[in-house]
Amino acid sequence: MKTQNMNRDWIATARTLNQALPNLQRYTGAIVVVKFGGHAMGDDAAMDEFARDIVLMQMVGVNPVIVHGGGPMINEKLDALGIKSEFVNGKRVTDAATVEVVEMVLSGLVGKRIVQAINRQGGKAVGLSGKDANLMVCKQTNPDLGFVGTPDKMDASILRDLFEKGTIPVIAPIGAGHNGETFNVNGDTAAGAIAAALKADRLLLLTDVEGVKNKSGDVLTELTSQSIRDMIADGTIAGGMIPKTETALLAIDGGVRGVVILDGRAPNACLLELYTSHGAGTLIRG
Ligand SMILES: Nc1ncnc2c1ncn2[C@@H]1O[C@H](COP(=O)(O)OP(=O)(O)O)[C@@H](O)[C@H]1O
Ligand SMILES: CC(=O)N[C@@H](CCC(=O)OP(=O)(O)O)C(=O)O
Repeated sequence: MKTQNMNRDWIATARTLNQALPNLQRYTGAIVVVKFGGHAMGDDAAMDEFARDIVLMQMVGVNPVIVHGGGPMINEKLDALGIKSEFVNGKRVTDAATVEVVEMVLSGLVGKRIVQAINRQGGKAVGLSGKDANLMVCKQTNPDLGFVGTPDKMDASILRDLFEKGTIPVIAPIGAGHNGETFNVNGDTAAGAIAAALKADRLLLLTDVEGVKNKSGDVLTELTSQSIRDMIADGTIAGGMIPKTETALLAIDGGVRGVVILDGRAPNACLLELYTSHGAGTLIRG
């Protein structure tokens, strides 16, 4: 049964690659930041498939950067420890006990799982967080949220060093505070700030829907900044899609060339987006 599934995966990948072949040089030398959210992660097989796509991207000349989430995994660990947590406007209210668990789960469990998956597929990944090499220094977002941080000062030089060595950075959304604090940063926010610091060619926000939908439920292939503002104002974009699209707007303002919101659970989502003429998900440009 397992072998059959694996064969099916490879057939799907081969089909994708066949469609992608004419465009494989499209992103040579480009920086592509991929936000891999907790809901997009799936089981070990899905993780391996994601890792294979990232390694393939690198083989055709892309500098990939992974920024991961892990909200569901944090919830599981907090539950096991009997620590209650709640969200306000998509951000977890984070006290001192919670931030310790968030850092352990993201930097330890989730980050290393992704690193190991990429390395098993033949890549060379390293795990780091916003604390490493002053990558993402944060200020407190709002005292009511506790140790939740907003990126304040970015230094992406460590990432450029890693690109030169062919190493794939896998970044946990944990920030250092100016006064030695540890901050919990929303994964989308961190990915947007890192993509802007790198002036990335693409930011891919992997989630659990095919893209941004209009009022009738159709996925929109392309959106402008203005139409996003209108759709937030009239309620078409709601819930978790608000911080995601707001991140996209900030990233574009910060110099990212394009942001795509797409379904990370779909087979070969990143490859299809980058290398086929139809792409995947919703593309947002300035
Ligand atoms: N206009 C919209 N188009 C698509 N999804 C939307 C829209 N408005 C709200 N959503 C919701 O946003 C969710 C994605 O946000 P979220 O659950 O926070 O994602 P993630 O956990 O991947 O970061 C979708 O599953 C969907 O329920
Ligand atoms: C401040 C804040 O809310 N931080 C998030 C960080 C993880 C995250 O963003 O994970 P997903 O991308 O899987 O949702 C949290 O504590 O859940």
